[in-house]
Amino acid sequence: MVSFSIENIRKKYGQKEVLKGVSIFANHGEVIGLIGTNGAGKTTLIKIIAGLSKADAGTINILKSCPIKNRTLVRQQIALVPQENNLERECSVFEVLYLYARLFGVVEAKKRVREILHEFTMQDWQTKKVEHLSGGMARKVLIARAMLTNPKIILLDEPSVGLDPDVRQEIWQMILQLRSLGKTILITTHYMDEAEFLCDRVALLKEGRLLYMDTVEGLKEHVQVATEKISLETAFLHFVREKEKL
Ligand SMILES: Nc1ncnc2c1ncn2[C@@H]1O[C@H](COP(=O)(O)OP(=O)(O)OP(=O)(O)O)[C@@H](O)[C@H]1O
Repeated sequence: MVSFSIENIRKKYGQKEVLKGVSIFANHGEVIGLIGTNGAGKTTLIKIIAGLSKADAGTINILKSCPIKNRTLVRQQIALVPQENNLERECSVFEVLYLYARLFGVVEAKKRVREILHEFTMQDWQTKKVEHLSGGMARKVLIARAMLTNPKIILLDEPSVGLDPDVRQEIWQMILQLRSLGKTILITTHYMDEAEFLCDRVALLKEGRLLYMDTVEGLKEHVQVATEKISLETAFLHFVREKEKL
């Protein structure tokens, strides 16, 4: 069953068309990877799906609703984990989570914050100020914050960028934890190992166009020559460079 779908999405910034008719869908509980070259339009697309930016054309269905027409429902069912740390620096971890929970009308907000802190074993951090968190800790709090409303769909914009390998693994485990809860997940990433480890299917975007969408294995097989095994990175480069030659 389809969790969300977008069809023929177009978006211009000034004269520049950054999304040129992109269509993708995700089934319930699926983890989709959005990979692509720099400036391909991944963040723009993820913001449109989250309802934070408006497409110029195309249709969006989030749990059978349009995010523009049914803002409230979609706001509670979809959460975006941004690339940047936009947590209030002066607040403690408990305070930022509580603030967000209140903002989103979570019932019994304090109880929910405690539940989330427990779920992600962050109880020891609750009195820590955001400005004293490491990059990895802040990223985890951002993911935990997204879970406060118990959304069905979670969008993660480059969730492990700039983190050391150890913390990356912890973020991956957190994402697997979300997956085990049946969440539909969309991740933008430049890391092919991340896409390979976490994603059921990957969508490959270049200059605002979807080049290919398939399972990681399907994508590799498409490029593979005879029995030679290739990596997702090689498949990615093949697609990106092949189009350049056209
Ligand atoms: N608010 C904006 N105003 C004008 N141009 C923008 C704006 N946001 C993004 N762009 C441009 O749109 C294009 C797509 O940007 P976007 O951030 O969506 O790409 P991306 O695939 O996420 O890139 P990266 O992998 O480098 O993060 C880029 O050329 C970018 O400069």
